[in-house]
Amino acid sequence: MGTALVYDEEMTKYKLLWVDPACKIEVPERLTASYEALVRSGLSGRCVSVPARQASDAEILLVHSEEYLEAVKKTPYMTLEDLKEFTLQYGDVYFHPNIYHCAKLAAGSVLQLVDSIMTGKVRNGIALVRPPGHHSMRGAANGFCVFNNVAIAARYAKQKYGVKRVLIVDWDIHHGQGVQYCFEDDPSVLYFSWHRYEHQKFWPHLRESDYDSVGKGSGAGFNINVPWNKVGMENSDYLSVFCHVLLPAAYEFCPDLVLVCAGFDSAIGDPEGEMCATPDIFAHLTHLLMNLAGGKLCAALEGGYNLTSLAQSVCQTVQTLLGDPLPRLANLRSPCISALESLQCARSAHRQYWSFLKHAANPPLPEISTKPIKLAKEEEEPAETAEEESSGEAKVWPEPPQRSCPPVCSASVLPDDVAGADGLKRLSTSGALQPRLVNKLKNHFTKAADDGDAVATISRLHTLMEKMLTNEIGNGLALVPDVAAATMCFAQDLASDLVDRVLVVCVGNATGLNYVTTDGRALVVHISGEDGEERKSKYYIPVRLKQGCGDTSGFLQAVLGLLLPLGYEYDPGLVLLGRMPESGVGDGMWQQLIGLLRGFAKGHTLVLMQANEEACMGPTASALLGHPAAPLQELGAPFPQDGDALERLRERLQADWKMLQTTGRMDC
Ligand SMILES: NCCCNCCCCCC(=O)CS
Ligand SMILES: [Zn+2]
Repeated sequence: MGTALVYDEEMTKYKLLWVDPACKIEVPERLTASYEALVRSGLSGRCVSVPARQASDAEILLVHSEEYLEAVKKTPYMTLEDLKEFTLQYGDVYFHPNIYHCAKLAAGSVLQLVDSIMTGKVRNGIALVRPPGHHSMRGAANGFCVFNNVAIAARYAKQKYGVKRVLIVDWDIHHGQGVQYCFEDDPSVLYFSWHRYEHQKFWPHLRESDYDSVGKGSGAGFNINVPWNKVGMENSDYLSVFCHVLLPAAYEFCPDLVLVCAGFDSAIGDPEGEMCATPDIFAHLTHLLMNLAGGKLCAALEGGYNLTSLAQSVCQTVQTLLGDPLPRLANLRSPCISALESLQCARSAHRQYWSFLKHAANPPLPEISTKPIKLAKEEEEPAETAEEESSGEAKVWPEPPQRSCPPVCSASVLPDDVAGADGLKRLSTSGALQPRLVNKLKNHFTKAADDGDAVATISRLHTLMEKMLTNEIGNGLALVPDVAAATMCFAQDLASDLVDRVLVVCVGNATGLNYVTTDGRALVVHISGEDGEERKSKYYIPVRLKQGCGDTSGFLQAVLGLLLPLGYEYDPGLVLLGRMPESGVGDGMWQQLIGLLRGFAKGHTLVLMQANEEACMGPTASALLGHPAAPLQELGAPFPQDGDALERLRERLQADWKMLQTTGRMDC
């Protein structure tokens, strides 16, 4: 199933008709720059084009009041003076004779996306729209927004398709207060937003944008705010919040539909956000949401005012929706202290609502000042333009890396063109494997099986990996006589002479995996139901689930809170996933694991399974081919001792692995 793209150039046909420094950046070129970049890159041609349509009154009234709608309806007939007058009653927004028409198209475009996804015409999609929506409220326009496109879409999906739970992820750099107000007492809509806040000194200066606004009444816990109290946040800050706050809550919430307030003013170069996350981060943010709700993801453009980073970010997002391999995120740094404080505050505020946080450390939080904030002088009179305001240095960043299109991946059994001992000889003579290595490999295997098929296995593995690294295939699946032996020998010998770092993930009980690499060429994460060998090296991490790998909520917490951050920090060139016999891991969880691991190493994942596990071949191949994993059933709390042990393990490891940190050193 494909990816829908909704775009209509009619939505470029309104603009600011008078001088207003606060609104100057919201220009029609935002849409044309985004769309033309998709056309130029060939991405628009790979999407299913879905036409825009105007939202009906009834649809707009799902969120807005009649008097507000009636008032906006009058704007097409207003004179310039009337429009200016009309605008004055709202904040940081402007009206135009054609903006009502465009606002109906913007809202209708997102509804068209919801229809295409819910009727199974496409898997996911994006709507390039303006005016944006997430600041508009029931009775008021605000922050360039007229109708709340995404809030209307959430209500529409529930009403028309009986969707039970909607997750709204707002990665725009501003707080979508309109969305928060709409759903704050509604437990069927989980709203997550990060936003530039600077302790309320940044627009829209709302006390309720802070982390302690968790929702009201039965909606308590279903509103997650992560305020950024400093500018300059980077990729590692964003990923940490996804791994340690959003994703665990999202999986526990188990949504039927994911809506994204896809604002790209959170990217580097944007005059509003002043952050430093690069456009390729949106490839990963999108990917990390794509295994929820069976892949039903609907993104709607919100902000984004630097036309270069906006266009690049839109392309990164669309290319991921299409299923292409992700770019590797180079040299992630440790999350900054301010980000860690925000992370810790959000986790603490939600500790009582989410089982994944039940065992989280609970240090006291700093006092939130209740005194009214004193806006800095310039905040009262906006500076001429944001560009002039900043000290003039234009941000520069590297063009996002060219991403390979998905090669045909041999996700079925190994290519059997390299069979038997002669295959290995061919490999060794072809210089692919030095003879000394051949002998080492053979003795690794011979104890596992007789010489013949051990040798065959080795040569097949090597061939598969070579094809992966030349991008001839994306990923692969190998059935081997002895998974533990194959995994270790592959990591130790085959892979490490072909890639600089191999992430080895072992699932299920096994011995002989405590393979110690001091040089860090392999990082082994072993998730099992019994004590792994004890940790001798930074690069061997046994994760023990007392309830075994069949405990999906414990397993998932280990994957989201440990494996993902480790994987991002380690940045492997290849992922090796070994499924030990009788691991007990469920098919759904297994597919989610493969889906998430595909985000590393440009999707180069090699799965090793015991030859007799045919039953698992289908689900594995489907996940390797990029089909969305089946949604997990509602997750209970991880068993107490496991939840507690995982938190303790994370705290122990964070000295070595910075992406595992979740607390700032706040002196309260
Ligand atoms: N009143 C002092 C200047 C504040 N600037 C307001 C900018 C509104 C941004 C809204 C937006 O980007 C939607 S995503
Ligand atoms: Zn914004």
